[in-house]
Amino acid sequence: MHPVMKDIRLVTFDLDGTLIDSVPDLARAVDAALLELGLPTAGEATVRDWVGNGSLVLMERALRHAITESAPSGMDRKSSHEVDADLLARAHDGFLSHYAKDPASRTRLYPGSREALDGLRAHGLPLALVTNKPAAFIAPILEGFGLQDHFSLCLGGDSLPQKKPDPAPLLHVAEHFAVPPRACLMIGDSRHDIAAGKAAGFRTLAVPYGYNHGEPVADCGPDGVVESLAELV
Ligand SMILES: O=C(O)COP(=O)(O)O
Ligand SMILES: [Mg+2]
Repeated sequence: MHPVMKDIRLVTFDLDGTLIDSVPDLARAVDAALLELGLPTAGEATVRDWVGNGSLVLMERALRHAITESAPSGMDRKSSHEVDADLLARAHDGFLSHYAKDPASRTRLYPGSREALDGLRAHGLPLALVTNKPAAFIAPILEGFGLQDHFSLCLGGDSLPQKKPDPAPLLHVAEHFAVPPRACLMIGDSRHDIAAGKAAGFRTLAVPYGYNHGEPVADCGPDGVVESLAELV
């Protein structure tokens, strides 16, 4: 076991950018929604920097980018960044329906994810999943990888009124399993995971390969960083 696991009795994972590289499918749904609105598409490399705050913020970022791209040159850049609420609602609905049709065909588990989940379960540790992704997508994705039975509790970004970086979802998990936060570990790829973990009183572990808006996640002060989740077990 990795030293960060000492005395840990419950492990909570982030999903996107930590266990799975979901950007190929997210980007396809984002681009399909933009196309329907007659807006320029973004592409996978750009969408990679927008993931981690849930689907509404994802589409807000996509619209800001698309509106700026399609603004006539010389147009005031500030006003071109304002996103109309109706347009955002339509773009978000479009994203949700495209993503629901195909949430996982190009999504991949990162090397080490399965080994870590299997190994931790074999040690008898309860596992939870806390993602900012809408909860409806969690089961279809986990089922696609045969991982649905590994998690005793899964929360999405819309499961509670608050989402990461708010500590509420993590505190909910700790209470659900009646484990004190200091004996819980949060593992994630972004500053929101580490901030939520610290605010909840969890120990925190970061992976450096996910989506953290170009900033090294080690700078957020996690208790540890692992290159691969396989190092956990
Ligand atoms: O923003 C998302 O939709 C996914 O975020 P996650 O990294 O919390 O799984
Ligand atoms: Mg993440």
